[in-house]
Amino acid sequence: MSETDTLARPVRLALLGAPNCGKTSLFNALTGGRAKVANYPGVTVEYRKGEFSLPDGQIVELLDLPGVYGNTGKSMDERIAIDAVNGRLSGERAPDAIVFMLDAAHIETHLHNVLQAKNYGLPIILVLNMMDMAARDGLNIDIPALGQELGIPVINCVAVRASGRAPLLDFLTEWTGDVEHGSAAVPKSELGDVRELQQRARSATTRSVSRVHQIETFTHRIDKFVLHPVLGLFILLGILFVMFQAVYTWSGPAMDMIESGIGWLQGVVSAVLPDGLLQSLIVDGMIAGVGAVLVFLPQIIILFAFILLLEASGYMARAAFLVDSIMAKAGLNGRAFIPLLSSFACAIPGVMAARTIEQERDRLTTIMIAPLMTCSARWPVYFLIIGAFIPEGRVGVFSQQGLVAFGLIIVGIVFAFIMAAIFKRTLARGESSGLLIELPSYKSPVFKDYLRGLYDRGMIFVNRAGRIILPASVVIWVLTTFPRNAVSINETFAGMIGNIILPVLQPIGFNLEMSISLIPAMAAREVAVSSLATIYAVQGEMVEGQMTDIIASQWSMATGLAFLAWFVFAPQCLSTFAIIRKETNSWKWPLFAFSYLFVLAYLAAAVTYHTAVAFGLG
Ligand SMILES: Nc1nc2c(ncn2[C@@H]2O[C@H](COP(=O)(O)OP(=O)(O)OP(=O)(O)O)[C@@H](O)[C@H]2O)c(=O)[nH]1
Ligand SMILES: [Mg+2]
Repeated sequence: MSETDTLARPVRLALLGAPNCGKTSLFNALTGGRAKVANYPGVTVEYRKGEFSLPDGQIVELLDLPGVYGNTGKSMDERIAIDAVNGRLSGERAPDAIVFMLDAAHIETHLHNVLQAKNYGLPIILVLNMMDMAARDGLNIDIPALGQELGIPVINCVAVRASGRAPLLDFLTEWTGDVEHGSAAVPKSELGDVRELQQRARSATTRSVSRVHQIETFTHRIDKFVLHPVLGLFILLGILFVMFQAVYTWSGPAMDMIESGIGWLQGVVSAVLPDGLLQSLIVDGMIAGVGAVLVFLPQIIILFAFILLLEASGYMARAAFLVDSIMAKAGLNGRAFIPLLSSFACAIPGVMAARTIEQERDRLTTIMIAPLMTCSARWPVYFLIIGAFIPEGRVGVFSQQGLVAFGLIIVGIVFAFIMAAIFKRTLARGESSGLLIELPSYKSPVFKDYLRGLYDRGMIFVNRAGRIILPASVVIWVLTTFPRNAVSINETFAGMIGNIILPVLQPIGFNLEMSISLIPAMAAREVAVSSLATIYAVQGEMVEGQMTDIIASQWSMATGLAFLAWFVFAPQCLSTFAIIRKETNSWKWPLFAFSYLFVLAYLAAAVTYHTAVAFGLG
């Protein structure tokens, strides 16, 4: 590389620090990134690059890294961070300097890690983030004194506020120039083992940190209730319960609006275009298919409004703590909680989040059961079938439909635990470690981040409608419309394909339409819903977006319930298997996951169907 290249490239800084100290918040704020931020450890499991300019116009490249607890890299995500700092990531050059971040409110816990990080042999500064929280808890930190103790510059910061980031930006303006010209100091490395460094860190804090007033912190006061072994579990169940009730009781008006919007659009297109293939393609194929899924957007938004609130407040880490002993009984590693929780949005980030689990066999077990968590793509299926077969009434004050949805989630979780227990005793034997989770302080969500998170979740749902559901609906429309002389669905191409797998699915109560819909659902689970909508629309059964009515009139209750049972396990969605293949670096695990999920789905649907028939619901 020539000297001019070296000069032309921007200074590269690596954001290193313990999990949950606010690295990604700073990264997003500076670079305009939209990476996920949440108030529990282990959110970031990949490295990410971004650029920003300093007040004087200098360009700086910033690396956001997964959190680390030390410098040894015990888990996959920590290794990524350490490799990044050492310049061992393929295709990436090493950073020029380290910005080490610490949560000021918990300064005692991780201070020795800064000392360790000096040994990377790069210029380094310490950013004390969450100074607002430290102030709330009555901590007084003498920053110049701390800098003296550590032998590196220390800067205070509140990553989530522009005014809180200003001191850091001012400092960087000076410092990165020095880094660029090689005149920034590389601190003297620290000798000694972890214990010695901890000792040194302790004496550094004694000299520079004091508590102004020894109050019982806000967090401690709340945790007395929330972490109580019995009361805590009731609070957790209560919260989940309210969440599902809200999903059902608040979504009605918005859904009605979307539904009438879709009906109106179909009406307009039918009026403008002459009867014929083009009109049918647009009205029965595209609008019916996409609309059937989009109508559930309000429910998805309400669901995530709760989940994101719980994540941002710091409650989720408490939930992990509460269920830890139950998870341990199933042989699950305590660290599995967060990956499994992430799988409620989608199994893909969930499978990736399992990187935080150190023991390989525990990571594999977690990956194998992640698809049993109710990902948001299943919701449209649940909403549709529940809407069709479960009356809207109430049991006491609770919405009946909300109860059933809650029940389905619980069945998924229970089976995940059962499967984990089985895997633990067969495939992935060995001891699991319990949960060592640092409980974050409670925080009120950063409003902007919260709204953006909610918007992003909504957009993911809507984008899938455009990217996956629309093309799938067109394909299904073609297959159900041709050949033109077909007099029933049986004679269409879709019917012919569906009839190949129908013999396998008929014994569990599935009909031809359902069999057809399961094939494109491999692309995404909610495509089952859009495909059913298109199939019924082409057959002329649909009247303006009333899918639930069609399903209720065409299927028996037993069939509907069997379909629900199938989707609790749903060996669907190729992307899930693709990510399992990537994260385990083998074909064995995705094939295994597919097979066991298929067997479970089949058995669950069979048992449900035949039980329902026995009760006269066939
Ligand atoms: N009050 C306050 N909250 C902050 C500050 N910085 C970050 N947060 C919050 O702290 C939580 C953790 O922030 P993240 O940016 O996800 O932390 P991270 O270091 O990237 O965490 P990992 O990816 O798990 O390593 C989020 O809820 C943020 O909103 C701050 O300066 N003050
Ligand atoms: Mg992060």
